[in-house]
Amino acid sequence: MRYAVLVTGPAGSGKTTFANAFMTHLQTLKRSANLVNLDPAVSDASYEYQPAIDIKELVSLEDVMSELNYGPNGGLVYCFEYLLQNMDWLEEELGGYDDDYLIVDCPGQIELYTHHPFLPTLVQNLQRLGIRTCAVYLIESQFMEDKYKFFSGVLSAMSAMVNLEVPWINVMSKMDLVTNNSQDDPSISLPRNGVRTQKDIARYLDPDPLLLASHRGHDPNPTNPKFHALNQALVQLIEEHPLVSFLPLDLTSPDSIETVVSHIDYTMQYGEDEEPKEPKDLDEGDFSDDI
Ligand SMILES: Nc1nc2c(ncn2[C@@H]2O[C@H](COP(=O)(O)OP(=O)(O)OP(=O)(O)O)[C@@H](O)[C@H]2O)c(=O)[nH]1
Repeated sequence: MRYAVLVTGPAGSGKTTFANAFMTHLQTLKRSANLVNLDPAVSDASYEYQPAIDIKELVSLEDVMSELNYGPNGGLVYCFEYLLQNMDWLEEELGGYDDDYLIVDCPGQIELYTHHPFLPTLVQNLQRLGIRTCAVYLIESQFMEDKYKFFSGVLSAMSAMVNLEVPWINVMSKMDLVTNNSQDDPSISLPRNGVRTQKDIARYLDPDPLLLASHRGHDPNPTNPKFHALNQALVQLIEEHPLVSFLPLDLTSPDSIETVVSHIDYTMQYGEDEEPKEPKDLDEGDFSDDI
């Protein structure tokens, strides 16, 4: 069985950094893993590990922009269309990696996850090749500093989940930036928006729609009743469809990485199809009937 983890999320959410840390963690456990780069714009210097498969060997954003005069977003869409037209290239590249965990670093353009058919088509192709696939969706802890930004992140995660239809894990990345200045709990706090205690953070990790149900007087645009009504509608949507919750990821803590990797393994049912290994150094005489 082969496994692919799509590392997805908005620009700058820490996908490449997480992919590197994930590789390191699996290698420490002596597990087999390979990095796949599907971001045609990423700089080679971003990776601590040489990608085993790299979309830039097929098509690079730099070439598309210079040769076809595309801008960065149009160029990225072109690169993905080109990839889908050349799935045989990816299939051939993937053929060389049996029994491996493939960590697939995806681009940060949010439209790729919410609007375009590219990732669903890619997933269908991976599944056709017998590769069990899941997605990890990162948003960064700074989103907790602004509840409106945070809920826009929740909605984009929800939209991407519905669009991709694969087993899914949402991760709140960069939890090391949740700084320590709390009166209530000296271990954890976010300074800028009143998120101070583990309990406050829990309301973001398991999104509490009541964070958004502000009183009219506290809305940034109190004169516009439509804004208030929109918030109420979002509260209702999230209450009725509680699809999104986040695992915290602090890359400075091995336990935190271990927890996220354990969830990925569980979601992928990693290793469940493995045949039990034959014991190597045992003679027949080591097993006796009278035990
Ligand atoms: N403090 C902290 N910074 C991080 C962490 N992860 C990533 N960063 C920083 O955040 C920035 C973006 O990280 P990337 O890993 O390149 O993010 P990305 O999602 O791959 O970015 P795009 O490919 O541009 O979408 C870099 O400056 C990283 O050093 C983290 O866990 N903690």
